[in-house]
Formats: sequence, structure tokens, C-alpha cells
Amino acid sequence: MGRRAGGAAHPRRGVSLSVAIRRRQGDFTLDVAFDAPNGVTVLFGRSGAGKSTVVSAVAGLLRPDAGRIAVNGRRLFDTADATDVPVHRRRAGVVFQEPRLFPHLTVRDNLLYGRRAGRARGDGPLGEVTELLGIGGLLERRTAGLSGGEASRVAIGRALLSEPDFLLMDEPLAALDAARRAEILPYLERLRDGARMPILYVSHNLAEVARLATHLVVLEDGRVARAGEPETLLSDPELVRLFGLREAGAVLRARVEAHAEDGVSELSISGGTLFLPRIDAAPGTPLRVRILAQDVMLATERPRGISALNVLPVTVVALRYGGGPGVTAQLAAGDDRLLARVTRRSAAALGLSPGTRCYAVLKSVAVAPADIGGPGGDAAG
Ligand SMILES: Nc1ncnc2c1ncn2[C@@H]1O[C@H](COP(=O)(O)OP(=O)(O)OP(=O)(O)O)[C@@H](O)[C@H]1O
Repeated sequence: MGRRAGGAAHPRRGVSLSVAIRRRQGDFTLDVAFDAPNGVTVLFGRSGAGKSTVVSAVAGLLRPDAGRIAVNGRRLFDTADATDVPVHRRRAGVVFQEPRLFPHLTVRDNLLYGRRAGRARGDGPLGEVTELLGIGGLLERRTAGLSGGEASRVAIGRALLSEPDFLLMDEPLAALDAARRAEILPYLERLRDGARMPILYVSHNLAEVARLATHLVVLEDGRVARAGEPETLLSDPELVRLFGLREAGAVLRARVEAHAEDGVSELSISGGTLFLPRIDAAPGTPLRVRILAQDVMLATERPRGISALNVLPVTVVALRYGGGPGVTAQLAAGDDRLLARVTRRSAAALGLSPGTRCYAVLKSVAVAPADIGGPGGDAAG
């Protein structure tokens, strides 16, 4: 495998999927350019923004009018010289919203089907993949009786066993309820942290973005509105209109410090300490924590006699006024950014403006367990 040997000489960071394509379909024009580095690049956008069109083009299922798609320098599509590698030679592992398993085959045979369709030899990868996804106990089961979460994990396993150069995941959790999604997210975090390949992951669920993304591309009307680090984009008040007022929230990097006997866990963040309901992770564990803008209150003086456990000194960085009664405040808490959603009336009463020093108040129980996950990126592992 000379191709692999050549690739191994490059640092892991150099691995990426690069997409620059244009396509018209009816009234809609897709015109996007972005890179998906090693890790999980979430393609986020409202319904109709063009997410599935991008994935289909990268998979080779539909043809752009113009542009270039390459993975690790290997061109899959290029109108400059009419390169158009057929679907089965693109070495893409594709996972759709519905698992699309063969109902008459066992889990093992479904997984091996992926392997036979790919290039892998030997049994090694099967053990690794079933271990990664926690499906070792399901191997002899027929797929018809699997739960939605189990079937999704088998579909991901099948894609991985084809030993792809990259993964395309088009809303793989969208058909699952919140409990099943919560069950599968830790496996996706393990996949993100263990897989040495670009993963392009379509989602319009911000909780998933906050948990999984190492890179974020926000699509709007067929164009890239913004691309960059999820922490930066999720805490950008200008993007709240695309994220939705109720869903908007920042992601903080935190570290578990201690667990108190009364069930409260103590986490350090760059701007102080967070107290959250007990988190099942040992002291020292790095985590990312999503804090919704609507759960953060602001006070110009340190409140006393208040039940909320979290009172963080912050500085207002920016205020974003929309057309309605609300304002989104971007706050600096140490090196981290927080968002707070308050009314115009409160912002005026408190005299908020960029540079105002104040206190962000957060109820401990406002942070849902699903909004706390592994760190991803350089802190992973
Ligand atoms: N074959 C087609 N002919 C004309 N228009 C199309 C065709 N396929 C898709 N479109 C349009 O292209 C746009 C982008 O569709 P796409 O499915 O990529 O969006 P999406 O972001 O994946 O949306 P969703 O989240 O709803 O799946 C939509 O306006 C859609 O109606």
C-alpha cells in the first residue's frame, strides 16, 4: 500500500478532505469551498441550506457543475481535467440517517459485507471496530430486532470496516429519540478521537455540534456563512440567528477537579469554577460543556443569597440586538466565551455595553448531561 506509506510521512494534521464545488438545481445554487481536516467537521445549516447536496457530491452520487473535490491530495472530482472517480472507488464510508442494514443477514455478516466491499484483509479490524462501537455482543443477532441505536452503531461499523479514506455521515442520529442519541454520542466521540481520517458529519442539531465537532462549517442558502473552530463560532452572537435563539449556546473547555459528597462536581474553566450536578468522570478529565444562552443571567454586582451555584466574573465583549425584545451578549470568562440572552429592557437597566464588567449567573442544574462530553481535538485521549 504505497499510498498509505506516502501518507504516513505527513503529519496527521495534513490529512484533509477539500471541497470547492458549484451546482445549480432548480432555483437553488450551491457554491461552497471548505476543508474538512482530520477529526469531525460538522456541516451545519437549516433545512434546504445544501448539506445533503454537498455530501452527495462528495460521495459521488451527484455531479457538481464545476469544482474540485480531493482527499489527502487524491482528486475525486475535478472539472479542470474531467476527473470523476466513480462512487465505489472514492473510498468513502457513508452512513445515512436510516442504517440501511440487510435484514436477512446477521450483524456479523452486515459488518463483513462492508469489509468485503472494501479493501481490508484479516480479522483484526472487525474486533477493533466492534470494540470501539460496543457491538461485540450483537454479532450473531439478526438486524431486524436491533434497537435504533444499535442499528446505527452497526451501520457505522460497516462503513468503518470498508477501511475508507474518509467518512460521510448524513444526520446519522436524526431518526433516533433523545435517549438513543445520548447512548450513541459517546461512541461517536471515541470514533472522532480514534479515527485518523476526516469525518464530514451533517447535522442541524446544535447539541450534536457542541459534543462532536472539531471543526464547523455553517451553510446558509447554499454558501458557507462561516467556517472555523466550534468554540469560536458557537459563541458568536452574529450567528445566533442561524443557530436559533433557544438552541444558541457556547462551549467551554473544562476539567474535572473534584466530586463533593452532596453530589456536586467541581470543574475548572479558564475564568473560574463551574459547579454542576455529579459528572461521571474522574478528577483530571478534560471535558467540553455547552451552556445555553437562555440559561445565563447577568448581574452588575455579585449576587448574594441566591440558589444558583455558578457566579462567574465576566466582561461584555459584544451585544447583538435583533428585531425583537431580546439581546444576545457575548461575554469573556477568562479565555472562554459565553453567551447570555437577556431582554433589551434588562440590558438597558444594567447599562450593558462592550467592556462592562458583570457577573454571569448559571443554575447548576441547567446544564443537561447530554451537553457534557469528551474534549476532542488536541486534548483528546
Ligand atoms: N433535484 C433537485 N432539483 C431541484 N432542486 C433540488 C433538487 N434536490 C434538492 N434541491 C433543492 O436544493 C436545496 C438544498 O437541498 P439539500 O437537500 O442539500 O438541503 P439540506 O441542507 O440537506 O436540507 P435538509 O436539512 O432538509 O436535509 C433545497 O432547496 C432543495 O429543495
